[in-house]
Amino acid sequence: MRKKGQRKVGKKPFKRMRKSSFNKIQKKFDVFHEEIDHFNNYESLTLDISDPEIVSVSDNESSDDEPIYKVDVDKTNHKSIPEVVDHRENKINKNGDGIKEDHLGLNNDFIPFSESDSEEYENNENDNNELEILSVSHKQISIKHETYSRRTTNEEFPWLLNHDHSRQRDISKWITLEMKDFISYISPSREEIEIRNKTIQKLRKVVRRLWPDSTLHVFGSYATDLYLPGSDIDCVITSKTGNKEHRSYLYELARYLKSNGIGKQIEVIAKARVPIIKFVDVDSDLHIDVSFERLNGIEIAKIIRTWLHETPGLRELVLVIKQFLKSRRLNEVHTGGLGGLSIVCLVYSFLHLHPRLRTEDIDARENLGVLLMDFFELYGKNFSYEKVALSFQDDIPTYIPKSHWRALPPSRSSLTLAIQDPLDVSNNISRSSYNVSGIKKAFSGAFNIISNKCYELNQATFKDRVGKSILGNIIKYKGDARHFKDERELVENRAIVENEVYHMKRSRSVLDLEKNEDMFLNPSDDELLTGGQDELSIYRVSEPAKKKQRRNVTEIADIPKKKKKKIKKKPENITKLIPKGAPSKKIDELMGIEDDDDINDNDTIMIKENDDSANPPRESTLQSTRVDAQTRRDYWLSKGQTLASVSISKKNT
Ligand SMILES: Nc1ncnc2c1ncn2[C@@H]1O[C@H](COP(=O)(O)OP(=O)(O)OP(=O)(O)O)[C@@H](O)[C@H]1O
Ligand SMILES: [Mg+2]
Repeated sequence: MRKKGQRKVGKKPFKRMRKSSFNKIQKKFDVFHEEIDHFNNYESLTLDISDPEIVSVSDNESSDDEPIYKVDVDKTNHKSIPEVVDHRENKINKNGDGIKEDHLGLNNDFIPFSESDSEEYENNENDNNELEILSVSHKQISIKHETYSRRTTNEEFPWLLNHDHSRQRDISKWITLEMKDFISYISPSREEIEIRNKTIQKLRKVVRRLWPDSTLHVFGSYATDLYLPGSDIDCVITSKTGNKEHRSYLYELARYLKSNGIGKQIEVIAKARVPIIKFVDVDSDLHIDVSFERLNGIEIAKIIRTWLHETPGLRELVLVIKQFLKSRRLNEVHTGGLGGLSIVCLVYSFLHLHPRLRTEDIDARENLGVLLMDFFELYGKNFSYEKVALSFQDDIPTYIPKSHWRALPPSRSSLTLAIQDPLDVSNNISRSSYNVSGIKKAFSGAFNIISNKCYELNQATFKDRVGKSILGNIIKYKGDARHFKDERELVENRAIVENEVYHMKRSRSVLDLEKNEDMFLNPSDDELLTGGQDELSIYRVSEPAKKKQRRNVTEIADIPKKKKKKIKKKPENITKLIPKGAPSKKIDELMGIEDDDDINDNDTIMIKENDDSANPPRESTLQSTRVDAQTRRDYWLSKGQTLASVSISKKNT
């Protein structure tokens, strides 16, 4: 029940802002970018059809990974990049002539869509070719997109099938609805979940047969429910002896998978920082990654599920952004793209720090379109990759100056992404994503495209709107037709269930350990995975909570009291920032947009001064940096308010 004075969440997506304040804060974007060169399309709604950005991949830092040793690679399913390029050129020759240009529909962000015919990952062996594809000439891209825009069927954006939102007057709602259609389209059916479940059960048996002291755990996107239809399954094998990471065992497993007809396209990557085996499961055609003797993936899966539970909109945004990057082949870490974990961290941090969400001024699920645009604008135009890092220390997402992250290794390029591993402050999880330049340009281009498309559709007659897609201008989906069946409620995701049971049993073991120090905790023990049915059935996948809730860990696992206390602890400053049931006028106060701009430094602390990752400061020593906190605040507010004025001015036209 809504309290008196409390804002009705989700009903009023935008809010007007005083012009004097708006002009003032427009000048303060220092935290996020150095050069004030970003032109906000929302501001004047002029049609920007000549984005001067052309992709040039400048920071070709090599990946951490060392050479790949192949056991057996079935080439038949692999498409090399040159083939892709040729394919594109053929299309240009066939379709390039005499087509009237429609710049708005051309996906003219200069990061082309990948031309792969299926949603399956292509095993790109030549990074240089990947770069070649990104730097394809402007002319080629324009012509290619003419080809793209001429397709009138829903073949590349099939989530439109029977979902026409052209009658929607509010364009931001239109994008939101389209995003929901997309999510529903790509979410797994009962059959798909069952296939994944069977695959992991089979693989666990296989590993047990080969090494009786070992077991297989699942982590990554299957264990977090953030997988796309073509996503791999990430597994880790742990053993009582703890020695399975040795290269002789990697080859032994690879040979076993091959000789027993379990895997094809098997690659052993033995010399990498994290040695792995990659293969395709023969029965399901699913891509499998196997690592060894490392528990951090199992830990982070649990943390991400907690984030999902408490952050409405996180799953939707992550999946759309994953598909967006995948459409451009910018999602593969070995070619400098952004991996799944980095995407989750970026989006979680973005949602957690978004002022209008923090103050419960808008409902994330009802404003997915606006949030997607905010995300693209922040990480495509305004974010200072050179100076700012993302931190999740003490379970709280913050921005910290890169210079304060002592353990961050120096980088050859300043344009790098620095995301602290939520489990290990010394680990930059995005260190291998060397193509930040390409990623940033793709985000920036997407922002331009969508905002222009919104403007165009807002002006268009009903006739011209019918059958149009907004999202289809920035993502595409190729692959077998799907049926809009999100059946996650109907069947258990075993990876999630097993991960919950693992954590629950481990917590109990830790409790027992506290009582009896002689007890031995072996995380590889199958006992941790194979709880009784009663226990398993508790952990069905549930929709994330509608209202923001901080960790409600007791529902999920019996965590020791000490740990519970630590997780629930919230610094005073953060509590101040999120008053319960904050009335909407609080936004002005909290975000410092009063005309007299009288801001109390202690209201918000987002950027930690003297932050030292290796030696985290005590809470009492945390200070807000006046300029940084304020400019950040101003930035976000200007975003919301600019959108508001657009919405209002659109309504008036
Ligand atoms: N740089 C890293 N540092 C620490 N852990 C990592 C890193 N990269 C990947 N991982 C671990 O590996 C897991 C799987 O990574 P992956 O790139 O397959 O992403 P994903 O979340 O499974 O997304 P996708 O659906 O694209 O496969 C992550 O969830 C994380 O636990
Ligand atoms: Mg994965």
